[in-house]
Amino acid sequence: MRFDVITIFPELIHGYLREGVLGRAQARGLIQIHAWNPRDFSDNAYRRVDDRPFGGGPGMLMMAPPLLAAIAAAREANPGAPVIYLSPQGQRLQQGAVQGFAGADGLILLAGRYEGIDERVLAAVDAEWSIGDYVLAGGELPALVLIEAVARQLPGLLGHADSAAEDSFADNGLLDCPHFTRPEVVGDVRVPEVLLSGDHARIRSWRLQQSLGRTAERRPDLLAQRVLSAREQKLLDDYRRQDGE
Ligand SMILES: CN(C)c1cccc(CNc2ccc(C(N)=O)cn2)c1
Repeated sequence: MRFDVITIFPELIHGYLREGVLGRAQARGLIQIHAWNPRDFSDNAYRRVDDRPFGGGPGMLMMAPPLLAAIAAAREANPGAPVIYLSPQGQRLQQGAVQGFAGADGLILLAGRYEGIDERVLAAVDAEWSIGDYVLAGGELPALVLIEAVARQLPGLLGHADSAAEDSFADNGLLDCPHFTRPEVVGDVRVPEVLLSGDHARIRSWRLQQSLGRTAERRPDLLAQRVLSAREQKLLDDYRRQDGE
């Protein structure tokens, strides 16, 4: 899957995606990352990409011509890819949309800086998305969040998760269960005995019960969106009874 990012700070994008599982995914050709710098498309000697807002107001805006030229170049290199503008005014990014994006051949992400961009650029944008209700100095971190969330969904990227897909509750609307690794005792806290039992059916039930209980306690809104099977309801009732004791 090819990701093109339009940004005046290409190194912010390449630097982050060079590390870890995403760096390896690039090396394996599972994802391709290309950054386009609007400064390279600026028609003046100072490679200017920002200017003062008409009508006054604080700060600077990104000018339309360099952005439109960069978007056109990205579209040519990544044909068919939707152009997504990351902004606080966008629709809220959730896992459902992430999974939708994972089905695309590519994505073109527009990372704004300053106080935003000239409105006329939006004629060349397919969708506007926000990673949350807060304002950052630029759209590069939101673009990286989107790339990482989508890339994790690509088959073969997280080798282990493919096999354990049915266990990864994070992708099916529940919060994750607690996790433990060596040493078996930390301070005076031991690993729950069930996890040392080797009884994989019992371990799977315990993990599902923990996810259900945690989701009920911390994110009842998530639980409300999910129909529970009779088995899941019983696990949750037992969890609540244990807590009640
Ligand atoms: C109106 N304004 C300040 C602005 C407008 C557009 C882009 C930017 C760049 N900063 C961003 C981008 C996205 C997000 C997000 N929540 O996804 C947060 N900050 C700022």
